[in-house]
Amino acid sequence: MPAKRKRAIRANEAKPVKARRTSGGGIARSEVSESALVTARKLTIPVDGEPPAWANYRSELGDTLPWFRAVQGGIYHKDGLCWGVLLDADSGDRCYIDEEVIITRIGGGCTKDKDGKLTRVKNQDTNDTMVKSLLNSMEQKLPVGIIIGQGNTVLETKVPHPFNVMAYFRVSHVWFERCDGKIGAKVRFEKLDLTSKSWWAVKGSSPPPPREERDFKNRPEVERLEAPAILTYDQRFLDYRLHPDDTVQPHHSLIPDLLSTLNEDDSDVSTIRVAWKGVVCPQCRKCISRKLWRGWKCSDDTTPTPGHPHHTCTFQKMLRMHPVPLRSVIDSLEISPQKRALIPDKTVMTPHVDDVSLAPYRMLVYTLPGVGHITHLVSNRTINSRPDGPDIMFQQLQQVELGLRRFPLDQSVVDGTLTAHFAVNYGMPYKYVVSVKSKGFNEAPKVILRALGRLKWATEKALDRARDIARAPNEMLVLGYFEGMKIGYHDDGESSLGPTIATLSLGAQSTMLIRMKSVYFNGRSKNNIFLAEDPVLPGCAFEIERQNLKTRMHNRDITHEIYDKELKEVLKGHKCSVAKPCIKLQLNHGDLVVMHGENLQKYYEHSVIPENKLRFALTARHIKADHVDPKDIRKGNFTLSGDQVYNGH
Ligand SMILES: O=C(O)CCC(=O)C(=O)O
Ligand SMILES: [Fe+2]
Repeated sequence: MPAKRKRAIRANEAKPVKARRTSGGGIARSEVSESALVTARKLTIPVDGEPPAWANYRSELGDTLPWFRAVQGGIYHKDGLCWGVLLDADSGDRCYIDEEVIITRIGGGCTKDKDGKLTRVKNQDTNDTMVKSLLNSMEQKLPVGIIIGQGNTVLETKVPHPFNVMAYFRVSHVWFERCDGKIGAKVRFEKLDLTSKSWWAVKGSSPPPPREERDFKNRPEVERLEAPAILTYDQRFLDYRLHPDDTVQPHHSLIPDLLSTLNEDDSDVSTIRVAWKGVVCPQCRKCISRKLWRGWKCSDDTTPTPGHPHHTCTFQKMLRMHPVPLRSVIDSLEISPQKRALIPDKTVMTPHVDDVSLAPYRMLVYTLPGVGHITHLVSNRTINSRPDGPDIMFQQLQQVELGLRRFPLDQSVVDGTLTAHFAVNYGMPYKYVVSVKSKGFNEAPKVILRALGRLKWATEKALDRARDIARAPNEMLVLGYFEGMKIGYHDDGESSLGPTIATLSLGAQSTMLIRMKSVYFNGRSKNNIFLAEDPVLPGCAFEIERQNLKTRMHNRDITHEIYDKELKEVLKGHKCSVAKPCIKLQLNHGDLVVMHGENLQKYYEHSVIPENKLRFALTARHIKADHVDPKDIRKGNFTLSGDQVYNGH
């Protein structure tokens, strides 16, 4: 008999109360909550083996395991089926784990109480998405992959890594219990393979019982029960096993082998969507996200895991990157379109069109009164195909070693989440959505300086038109996008940056969207904090009412207090919503965009979504010297040689 099943009885022994079968048949009560008992113990008992895959961060699991792509919550469900489950902290009362059986609550409808304990606030029934997905997986005989995190204290042994893949399990029972006045669902899983010993068993414990010693017959029934506050499970409920069934087959392999499926001779293999998923290290079984432009490196943890020794595995896999031709990222027949028509769209701003001033570029100008302007210089085939022009730059950027990599986001729902694009910074250090180390322009490949020449020109031209003085860029952020990558809504910083930001797009077409930030759109933050100074931007929620109040206060018709009171009244009952994009740019190969205005980055945010498998965005800014560590200032110095200076042709 497996050691853990003996332990289940030992838990009762701590305060012995005879287990008895309930009217429902399967579950019995005792005076002792097993989970509480195990929590009190320090988990030091070693496990018998090694997990087939593991991760330091939850995001690495999602990157690597096709059956657990959930960024939040303990259950990954898709297409109405449950594919994977993570057992971490908060498995709920009456959670039970042994070598072959897992009983846990089905998440959702809970909130954390003041002690951080998850409590149910909503009743669950069979209409609950997660409950339904588990019932479907049970019915369709689909095994579920299970991962155990170090946050889980129900299993008695100490699992070796922050997240550990256990095995495939079958869903054997789903039922409902009433706890703290609310009805919640519970699920019982059984390990699919009953023949081999589980790696998480106690080290040195006996092997699993042979088939003939198993109870496959007396299937316990469970029905909806009023769960007593303190319970443990009837031994028969824990001992019973579903009859082995060869038709129960997983849909995915538990441990994917992505590398063996990538044919490095395929020209675009390194930039397709699947190529920036994670791989399981063949040496140490760690889930490795693709952080590097060229491939995967097991011990490349820029963010050490607290309490974990530095990872020293030497595995790395760098792909042979074949240069991706423009032809395969731009669909239109002539590769770069000659001049694109402006597609009328009433939902977004119509620009001012100027085909003369910077010909052969078409200049589209979007003006946000009192805020700033966005100048889009539309390139064309003639410009793109010139010597050292965008067509060549696109090739060169793929041939030089830029040092592009994905960084963990500074702020993300799930720790360790990486940006969905690669980045490298040249010149003065700049902190965008993440902190990126910077290389001096003296280390930059020539193509970067040529791009800088173009961006300097575009900045000057866009500002000439506005009769403004351009400050020369001293920083460049290069972003690289593979298929399916993007940059979500963000601003480019307020205080440390000059007011002008210029971007050169190369490769795949993309859509840039600009929208008002939520706090300015709604007039208050999600936490209900009102703006100290409301700019009342055109198109914001309750624009007329907010403007009226503002005018009355400025004219001293009303006091600050009355303004606050009346504004509260106006916004009462209005739920914060996100602003719709007000400007939409279709960025094509060779196009330049200049955003200008102190308040543009303060009030608005932008996102860019490319449409094909390779795109570069080279963005130059002016970083104010007093925001930079003096020793880094030299990094922003550069001199352009004659061929790197751009004159608009
Ligand atoms: O990809 C782009 O065109 C924009 C990049 C961007 O927004 C940034 O670098 O901050
Ligand atoms: Fe940006």
